[in-house]
Amino acid sequence: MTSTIAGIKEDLKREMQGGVTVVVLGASGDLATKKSFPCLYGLYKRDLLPEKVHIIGYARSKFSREQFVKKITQHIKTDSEEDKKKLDEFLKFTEYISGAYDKEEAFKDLDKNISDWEQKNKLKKGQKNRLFYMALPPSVFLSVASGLHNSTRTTEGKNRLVIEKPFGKDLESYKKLNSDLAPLFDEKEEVFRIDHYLGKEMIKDITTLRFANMLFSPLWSGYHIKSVQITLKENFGTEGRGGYFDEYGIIRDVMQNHLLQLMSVLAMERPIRRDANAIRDEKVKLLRSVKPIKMEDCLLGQYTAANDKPGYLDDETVPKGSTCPTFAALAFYINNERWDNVPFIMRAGKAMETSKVEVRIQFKALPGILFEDAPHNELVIRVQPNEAIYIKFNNKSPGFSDDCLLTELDLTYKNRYSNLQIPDAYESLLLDAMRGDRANFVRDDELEASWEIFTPLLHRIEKDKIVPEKYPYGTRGPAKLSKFMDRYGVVHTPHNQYQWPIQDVAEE
Ligand SMILES: NC(=O)C1=CN([C@@H]2O[C@H](COP(=O)(O)OP(=O)(O)OC[C@H]3O[C@@H](n4cnc5c(N)ncnc54)[C@H](OP(=O)(O)O)[C@@H]3O)[C@@H](O)[C@H]2O)C=CC1
Ligand SMILES: O=C1O[C@H](COP(=O)(O)O)[C@@H](O)[C@H](O)[C@H]1O
Repeated sequence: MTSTIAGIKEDLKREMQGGVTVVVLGASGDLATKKSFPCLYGLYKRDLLPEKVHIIGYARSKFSREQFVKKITQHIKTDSEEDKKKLDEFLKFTEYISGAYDKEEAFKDLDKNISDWEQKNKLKKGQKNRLFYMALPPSVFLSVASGLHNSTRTTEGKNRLVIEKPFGKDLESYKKLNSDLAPLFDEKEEVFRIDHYLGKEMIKDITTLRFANMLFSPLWSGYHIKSVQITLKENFGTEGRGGYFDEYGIIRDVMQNHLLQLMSVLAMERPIRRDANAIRDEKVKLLRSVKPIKMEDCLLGQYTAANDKPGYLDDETVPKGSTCPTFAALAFYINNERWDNVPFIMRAGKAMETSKVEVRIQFKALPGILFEDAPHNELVIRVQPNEAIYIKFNNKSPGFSDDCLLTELDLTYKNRYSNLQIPDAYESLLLDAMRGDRANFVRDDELEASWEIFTPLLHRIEKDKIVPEKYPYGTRGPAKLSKFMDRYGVVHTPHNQYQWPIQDVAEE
């Protein structure tokens, strides 16, 4: 796999040979509307789809052509006449089919529609590729995969099945889902389990940051690092998704998948190559070294009404008295030489004071007495919003003073890179699925290892009916959070010692 634009186009040509039908199943839903169609349009706009392309939205809902077009274009921005022209072209090869998820006839009709298009457009063997994107609730994954397998897969090109999370609810259900899917689509060639965090620019950058800089390699271990925080905050509640969310909770929603993936890239050993299997081998090794989480290393929360916003339990789709956590803080320990005794503290929450995703690597205190009160160094990777990497470090205060001043080396992307165009994570992953690059898709053994870490804790929470601590909508989480963080030695730099991003030196 190559990663220059020319190389990417070559990969795409080799894999798809200039032809593909993409079927978005669950086309009437939230994900399809907000991400799948806008990202397919984004790829078309950047000339990153095969020359002969056909896009089908498939779901049970009945839509007229106008309703469908309105739905899928509502999140597409067209800033120029050129964009509008591109969108019109895109819509010409994009259509909607209403059909069931559990009827063979419906999948046969879908197959006929695709075959007719292939014939009409004179696609040759090798160009008749089919990418099935399951933007669907997990309850229908299996019946849809089975319908596609029996009636819609091609024998004259490649089949790719892209599956959304969640992949199961615990180790046992994951294994069952996987073994049921295994005879339908081939794990090595056809299955692409998407975790869109692996498509985010800053998460993809971690491998480069760690392994392309001599600067960081020697520091990347418990010899120098005191703690690692991985945080995902959202300043909105489960609004409208309470029904889904209550069955899963925050740990299954974003921690067992997105944040654990982030942690594995951050903590894995150097892969022997940059290809998909070498990277995933290292991630699996790392995940297998993570100790199961203990109940005492877990703090759960649930938001209540505040600041004119409803509480979690006010959502009509949430069962009365639900104890589903909407916030969790978890501390992990990795049982290997590099990370012995270094806490990895993962935090995620809905209805918080802000929205952001970041990694904060806190270094140990300085040895010796020369600058004994100097604050700890920190390396921060801000995944979103406003991508940045910055290092908090100590500098002489500029001017007459020789005080030690906490400041930063700041790589804020929008300040540093001109013509910055960061593709949406889904755009990048859909392209990878077409060009056959699996590095940022989740392998079956990774998932098994990840469920092994989380299942004992999840079962304990459910069996003991642990009641989450309440926190008001729009805050940092439960009041017990500060004490929880203190237990792992996390150091909070007082605000008067540190300003970001601009520092007023005269007032220091
Ligand atoms: N939304 C998001 O931001 C994200 C979602 N995901 C994952 O993507 C997948 C799709 O998510 P999302 O689009 O939010 O889901 P939706 O709830 O919007 O469902 C998608 C479509 O599936 C059909 N559907 C819904 N419920 C059922 C049901 N009980 N039985 C059969 N069909 C049903 C509906 O289409 P119709 O009735 O027309 O057939 C619906 O439009 C999920 O696995 C989710 O976890 C992952 C990351 C982010
Ligand atoms: O998978 C999910 O992710 C989103 C967060 O994704 P982001 O790209 O917006 O950071 C989360 O809101 C949702 O609950 C979860 O299902």
